[in-house]
Amino acid sequence: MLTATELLDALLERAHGVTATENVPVAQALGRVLAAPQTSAITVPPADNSAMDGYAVRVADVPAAGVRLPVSQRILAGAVGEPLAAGTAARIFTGAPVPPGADAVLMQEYCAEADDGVVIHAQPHPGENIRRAGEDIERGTQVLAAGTRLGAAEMGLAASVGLAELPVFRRLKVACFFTGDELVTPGTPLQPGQIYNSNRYTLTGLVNALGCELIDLGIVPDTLEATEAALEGAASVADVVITSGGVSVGEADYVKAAVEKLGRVEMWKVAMKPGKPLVYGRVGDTDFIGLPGNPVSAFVTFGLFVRPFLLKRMGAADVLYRAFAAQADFAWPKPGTRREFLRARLQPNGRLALFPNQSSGVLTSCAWADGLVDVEIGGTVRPGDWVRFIPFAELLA
Ligand SMILES: Nc1nc2c(c(=O)[nH]1)N[C@H]1C(S)=C(S)[C@@H](COP(=O)(O)OP(=O)(O)OC[C@H]3O[C@@H](n4cnc5c(N)ncnc54)[C@H](O)[C@@H]3O)O[C@H]1N2
Ligand code: MOO
Ligand SMILES: [Mg+2]
Repeated sequence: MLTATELLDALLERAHGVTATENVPVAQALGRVLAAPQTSAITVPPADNSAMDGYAVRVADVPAAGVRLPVSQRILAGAVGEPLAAGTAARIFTGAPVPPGADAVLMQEYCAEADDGVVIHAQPHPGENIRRAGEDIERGTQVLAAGTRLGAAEMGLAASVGLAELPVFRRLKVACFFTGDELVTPGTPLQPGQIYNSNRYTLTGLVNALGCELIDLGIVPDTLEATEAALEGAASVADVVITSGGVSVGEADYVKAAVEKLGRVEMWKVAMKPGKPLVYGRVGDTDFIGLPGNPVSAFVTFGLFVRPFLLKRMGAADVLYRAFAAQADFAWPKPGTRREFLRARLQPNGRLALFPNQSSGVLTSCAWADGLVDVEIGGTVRPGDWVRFIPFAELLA
């Protein structure tokens, strides 16, 4: 059996990023991966500007509080002022360019209007309330690296330097199907022996959240023929095929056999709980990842392995999740023979509580939890211990 670390390393070694690119308008770039570095052709902000509504002055003209200065001009955002005449103040507003000659802006709260002028009730410091040209971005600097996943902040940043379009990698095509004779789609009442196909919703939700192009092939019955046919169809249209169920040792577990018939299985089984029977293989040029059917196992292994794998295939540079140290408010006394990923929630006291039922079948634990506590093989936890905590925010998008 592979360790979880060995499996992740082996998956990332096999994940080759897509190379085809396209240009998209910045407003449509959410979730895409940038294909080339972006450099700013401008300085941001383009000019020294006021951080406050108030009065621009020359510091030398206000040697002490209480000085009265005539107001020589009024500058709104969007306008350009004249050089500031010595011995005068300029009325100025937030975002308006600071006029040449002025070296401080006083908030209007520290000033009082007085016939044709202003009385300054505080002594200004050089540079006060002036946002310098280029303090955010200097012309010619790189603002976004190739491989960046474009979120709201990155889209705003691209727009702030005037970019209208961005080169991005083509979307990765991910086909999913869900094996199990017992599965039915919500909307149909359950017959004896049946359960709802919840993995479809967790896994397609996760694939969509990563910005992949989803091909949802639905439920596949537990026969070798049906599994093979579904796999062949999926592999012919997708870059990556992801399935749930049928990867363990049961008599109705046909997924590995189907992969062996159409391609090859390269890895099977990882020493972790949940998620032991995960399988990786290839069918032609298509990657195949078979996740265990247990709903928690499918959810957790997607976050820990499939997400980094897909991100790397999407061309993303930063694909690994981060773990943080957090203090346990629980005991986990029994050493395990597999590395365990426990569903836990951060409490108002800053410590982690465990969901009481850690069964691989209890999906409620995932909805309740904020993340996973990573307990090494043979490890135990006492209340107050510092543990490795992987927030779901690091795993699920
Ligand atoms: N003798 C052994 N039995 C099992 C072992 C083992 O090592 N030896 N491993 C166990 C572990 S660990 C896991 S995890 C499961 C994985 O099983 P499979 O991947 O083969 O999945 P299935 O048998 O098809 O289903 C398992 C479980 O999950 C339910 N399921 C399946 N698909 C869905 C779905 N789309 N939505 C909701 N629930 C689903 C299914 O009904 C089963 O209850 O094997 C253990 N067995
Ligand atoms: O590896 Mo399984 O997910 O423990 O039930
Ligand atoms: Mg099974």
